[in-house]
Amino acid sequence: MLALEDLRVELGDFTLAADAAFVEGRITALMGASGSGKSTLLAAIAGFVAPASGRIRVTGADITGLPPGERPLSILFQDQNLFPHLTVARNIGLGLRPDLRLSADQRAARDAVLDRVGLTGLGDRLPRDLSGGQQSRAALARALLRGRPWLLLDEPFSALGPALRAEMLALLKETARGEGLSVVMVTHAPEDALAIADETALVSDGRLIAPVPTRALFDAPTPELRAYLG
Ligand SMILES: Nc1ncnc2c1ncn2[C@@H]1O[C@H](COP(=O)(O)OP(=O)(O)OP(=O)(O)O)[C@@H](O)[C@H]1O
Repeated sequence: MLALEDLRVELGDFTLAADAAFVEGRITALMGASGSGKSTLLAAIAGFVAPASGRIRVTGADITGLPPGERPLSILFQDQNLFPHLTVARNIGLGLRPDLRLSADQRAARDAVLDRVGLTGLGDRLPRDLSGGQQSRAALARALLRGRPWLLLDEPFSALGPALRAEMLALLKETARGEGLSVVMVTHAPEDALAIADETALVSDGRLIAPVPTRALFDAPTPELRAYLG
């Protein structure tokens, strides 16, 4: 369980309240209008924004004061954060060791993760020599190699065309299931939530509404979902 207990996050004039939990082993979509606070919530969970009050717990452990690197999670952003001057293999290796001094076992783990995301043999390329979809795979690989149990994604594939996006969502789902990852994914697209998310949570009117099963939510939209869908 990733539990947000009476959490309040304040950024300038903006305030977000969250008192809800994400369940382990599930894929949860996080939806809401532009500016509703989805990215702010992920940033608070990841430790980039300190909450004004409240606690964040993962499997009971209070992580509210932990630095980002010590939290049991990885976060993936839309712009993929690949370093342009480093090869794909090195970019991915950064997930294990910032100084890139990988042991033989770590190099083997890195190569295995490259295989798993379909980038076999492309480790020596620079990010600019990969397609957009391959860059997304490389960024996902780096997050996976860190081996953290929670994966937060902030509109990770929104720059991709529909076919590639569907492919990446399928890869994400397969990987999350295969490795027992717990996923929270910000998306604007109802079809993305319906394609892979067990549950969907909405951010509306300055608060997080607890996740509910995605299919049931879209079959009988709540007023907040209706307002979002327009
Ligand atoms: N550094 C900041 N200082 C002050 N206000 C901020 C800051 N960053 C974001 N905000 C405000 O916080 C609110 C929530 O922003 P946030 O980026 O979390 O929304 P979002 O739901 O992720 O939006 P989008 O879907 O457009 O990405 C917005 O009103 C935004 O203007």
